[in-house]
Amino acid sequence: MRVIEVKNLTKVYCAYEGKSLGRIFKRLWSREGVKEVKALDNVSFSIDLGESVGLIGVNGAGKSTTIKILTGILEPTEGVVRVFGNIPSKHRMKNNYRIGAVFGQRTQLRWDLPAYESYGLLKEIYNVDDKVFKERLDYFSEVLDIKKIMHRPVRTLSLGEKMRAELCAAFLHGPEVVFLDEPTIGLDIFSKEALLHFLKEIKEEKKVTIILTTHDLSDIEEVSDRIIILDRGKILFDASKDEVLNTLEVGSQIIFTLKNKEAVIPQSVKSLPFSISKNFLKVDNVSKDLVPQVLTDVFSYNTVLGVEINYPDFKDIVKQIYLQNKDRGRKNGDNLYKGKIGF
Ligand SMILES: Nc1ncnc2c1ncn2[C@@H]1O[C@H](COP(=O)(O)OP(=O)(O)OP(=O)(O)O)[C@@H](O)[C@H]1O
Repeated sequence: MRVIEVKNLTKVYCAYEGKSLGRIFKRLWSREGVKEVKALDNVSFSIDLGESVGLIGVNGAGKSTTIKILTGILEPTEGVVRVFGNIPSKHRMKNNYRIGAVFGQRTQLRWDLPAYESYGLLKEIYNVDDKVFKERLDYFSEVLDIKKIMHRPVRTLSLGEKMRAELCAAFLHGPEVVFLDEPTIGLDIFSKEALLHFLKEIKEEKKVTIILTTHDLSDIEEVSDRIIILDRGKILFDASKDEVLNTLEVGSQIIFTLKNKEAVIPQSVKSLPFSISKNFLKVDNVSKDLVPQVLTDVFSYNTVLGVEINYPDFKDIVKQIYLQNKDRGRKNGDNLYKGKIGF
């Protein structure tokens, strides 16, 4: 079932230059000093129930703007956006019962109160049945390890504790879709792991649709099944994580430790980026098919003491996909890539 539908979405912000009183009055009848920023430019995608999508991109790519439009905080300038068939900015209340949101730098918990009190408030707002509320709170507080800390005023909690308490708040009303905008920002490795573990569990157990924005690709690797890369308001790439991992567009790196002082470079290596330092021969970007050939050739011409093969990890592959597509995307001036990998 399709839960999110975005068609030709464009968002233009008006940024005002200069803050003097004169300029502010002038703006009442003239557009002088008004600068338009196109944060999203003709973006289209859809998301099905139960999908877990990672939205990535460099600073200013348009990730937060997308999330704000999907949650109804902002209105699109052009295009059609539907969440559960509703227009998010017009049916915010209706949609709020079915969505949850976590913004890494904002909180929906009352600062001076224990999170537990805010949970009670959310229960009333969302009209959650007493028994269901208790069951959910027991489950989330256990998985998020907040049983004790949820009774302390939120202002006394550490960043990681606050974020765990925040996640609990976002899930208590049983949302079907949850938006997370940089939830791991500033978290230490243990808090981050706990949070990602929670998201994975909730995704598998409760089949919640998760839309996650982050700068940390390991978050996406852990939680998301699909990746959308945004760049300057356009979609550069949209494919499943499996497709990303199965492309060995980014080759491996092979490092040979040689006994002979003068390395003999076979033809198969000459066609690849390679470097020699002391008795190490480093060969980069070796495609999956070429690995056996390079190994055989280097071994036949040299006395090899050791070999290290570094396969590209998820981060390398995504980085490469971004770099390969960004220039072509800008030249074409359109959403470049959708559906399958094959640059
Ligand atoms: N309220 C605003 N007024 C004017 N311009 C804005 C406003 N909010 C965002 N922008 C601009 O829109 C573009 C997209 O911003 P957005 O916050 O969506 O990017 P992002 O991908 O979330 O970036 P980051 O990773 O830095 O959080 C940027 O150029 C930003 O400067």
